[in-house]
Amino acid sequence: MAGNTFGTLFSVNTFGESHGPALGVTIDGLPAGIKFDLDFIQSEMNRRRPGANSLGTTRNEGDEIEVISGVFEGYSTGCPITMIIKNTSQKSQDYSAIKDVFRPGHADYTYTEKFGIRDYRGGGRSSGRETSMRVAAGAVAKLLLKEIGINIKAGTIQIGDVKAKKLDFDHTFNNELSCPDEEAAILMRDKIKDAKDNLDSIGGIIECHVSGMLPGLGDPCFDKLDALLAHAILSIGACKGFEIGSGFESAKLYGSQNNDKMHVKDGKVTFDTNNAGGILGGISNGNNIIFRAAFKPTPSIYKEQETINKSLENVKIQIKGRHDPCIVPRAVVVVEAMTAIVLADRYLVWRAYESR
Ligand SMILES: Cc1cc2nc3c(=O)[nH]c(=O)nc-3n(C[C@H](O)[C@H](O)[C@H](O)COP(=O)(O)O)c2cc1C
Ligand SMILES: C=C(O[C@@H]1CC(C(=O)O)=C[C@@H](OP(=O)(O)O)[C@H]1O)C(=O)O
Repeated sequence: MAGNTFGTLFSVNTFGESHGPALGVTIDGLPAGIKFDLDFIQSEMNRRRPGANSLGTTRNEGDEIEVISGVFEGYSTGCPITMIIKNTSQKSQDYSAIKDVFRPGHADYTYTEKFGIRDYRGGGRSSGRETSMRVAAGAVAKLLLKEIGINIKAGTIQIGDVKAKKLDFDHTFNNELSCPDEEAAILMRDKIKDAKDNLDSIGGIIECHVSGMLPGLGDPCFDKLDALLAHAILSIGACKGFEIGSGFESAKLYGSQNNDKMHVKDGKVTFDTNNAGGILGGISNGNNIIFRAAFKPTPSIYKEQETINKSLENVKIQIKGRHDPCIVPRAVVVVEAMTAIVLADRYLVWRAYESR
């Protein structure tokens, strides 16, 4: 049970390490005949790739997608699709400090406890670099969802204590944080730079909006759509919180305030508000899906820290390596990708077994 596969009818299996020769993904279940827009997939990879701007890690990778299988003359064949990217900017020698010493907040200790062996060249499989292939798979899922009019857009709404005030997701976000509020984005950028200058890191919150939803996706019991989304989003490294619709705020409300009043207008069902976040009883209600994901501050910081080593001695650690002072800007597209994978999967399940 190594937990590298996700999804049922649209299943995604990733492989590869941060400092190995390559990372890859195999997708099974994409129907034949979907136009395989490689430029779009590459543009999604570029939104996450390390080294793209000064807010992220200085590791600089091209993350150029190579398609190995499942595509012929520009269309999916219905057979497994395999894609890879080659690692080109490894500096594994920078990681001697973490060979036998566990970084606080990272997965070094738990991987060693579980497997007894750990690829200490960077984070190995626990590196955020693993999410590159989720983005590739998510881009393919988006190609399928585009055909049925489902659109997914995420943005940064909080860094540290700086919050976006304007939450209109209908316009283009012209900043590297994908923040809907351009003025707040300037303050957020400063917050990340301050953390970096102080040899520290900072966390934040991403909000995701899904429009064009059809009602009926998701199961009424264990595989509730909101539960599957929570699973997918919390499986992203450093994601520590998930809330849908009014989420934790709903605990402060009365039912009369939290219920989304329903009406029929021109023969169509409408909701006055969207406190449900587009899902009722585990099933999409046709309204936009809206959720938020909280990311902790990057664990690898350059300040000296107290920790332990493999011999169970108390030691100090001084991390070198190349790290993101904040994970959020690069995780925005990862959140979209995991959302797309869940929705593509549930759409195929609905189409195969459930549609009336
Ligand atoms: C896109 C992305 C980039 C990340 N960059 C870093 C990084 O540069 N340094 C680091 O220590 N952790 C980084 N992380 C977080 C670690 O991968 C994560 O904290 C680690 O795997 C431990 O898992 P946990 O925080 O979920 O418990 C990144 C995560 C993501 C999703
Ligand atoms: C390389 C990427 O980000 C990395 C995420 C990461 C981590 O520990 O999560 C640590 C750093 O890399 P390394 O594995 O070399 O230590 C980051 O640069 C990437 O996301 O593509």
